[in-house]
Amino acid sequence: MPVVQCRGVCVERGGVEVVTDVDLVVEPGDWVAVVGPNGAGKTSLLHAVAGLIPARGSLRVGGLDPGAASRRRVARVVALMPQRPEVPEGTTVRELVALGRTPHLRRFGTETASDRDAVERTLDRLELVELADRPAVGLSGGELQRVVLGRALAQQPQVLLLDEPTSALDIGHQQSVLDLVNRMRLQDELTVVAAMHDLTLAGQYGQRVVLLHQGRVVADASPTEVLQPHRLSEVYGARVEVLQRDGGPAVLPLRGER
Ligand SMILES: Nc1ncnc2c1ncn2[C@@H]1O[C@H](COP(=O)(O)OP(=O)(O)OP(=O)(O)O)[C@@H](O)[C@H]1O
Repeated sequence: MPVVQCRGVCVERGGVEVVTDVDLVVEPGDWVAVVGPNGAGKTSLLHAVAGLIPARGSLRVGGLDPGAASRRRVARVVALMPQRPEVPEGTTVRELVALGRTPHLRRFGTETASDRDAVERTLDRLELVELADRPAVGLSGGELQRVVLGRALAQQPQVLLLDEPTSALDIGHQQSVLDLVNRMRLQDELTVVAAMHDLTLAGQYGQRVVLLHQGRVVADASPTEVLQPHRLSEVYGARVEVLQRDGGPAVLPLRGER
């Protein structure tokens, strides 16, 4: 039974259709990388799947219609790591990660030992223990990105939606964060749908790559099938070479005129 099912999904933003007729089926424990040029509709699609913006067509996540079910029910199933996080003034790193527990809290918002455990474990897994008492507003871009991922992981969702999860991370943290998510996928059958600009990382971590162009899915297949130089040139207007490596294809940008 697929955990994410989109059939004919359309999304409008500012009166303009920016996602058109998207079909997307994701099985539990899969990692699907969503790629596409700026403005292709990746964020809009993820936000619709998370139930944060309205969509037409049929959408099911963990059996729920994210546009119709209560926020709390949806948030127990699906967590979104946003591209541009909002950080409440005065919130510490630990408090921000603990916000991920909100949909699980009992009535009257009381934290249990297992909520506190989940937060401490997440801080540890993301190497955030030393930053835990710092105000989140003062963090570097990459530190904040890890904290925001921590908030989504502390939510213990079935489906994790990542919107450019590594854009602010150095190469070491890119790998450690994506490896961590991948371990959680394998251990806990976490399902991952990640919008990614880095096509090499998309191809190495995604079992499937979905290419969006002008709001439509123009390819949905294995990384090797989707990440082909002619296709990337057509859709992105990019000159690239694609190297086949054990971990997946590596997409190498080529400089033009000298
Ligand atoms: N709130 C909004 N009001 C009006 N237009 C919007 C709004 N949000 C997004 N759009 C437009 O919708 C289109 C798709 O945007 P979206 O952010 O989904 O693309 P994206 O593929 O995630 O892009 P990027 O790679 O640049 O992050 C863009 O043309 C964008 O300008």
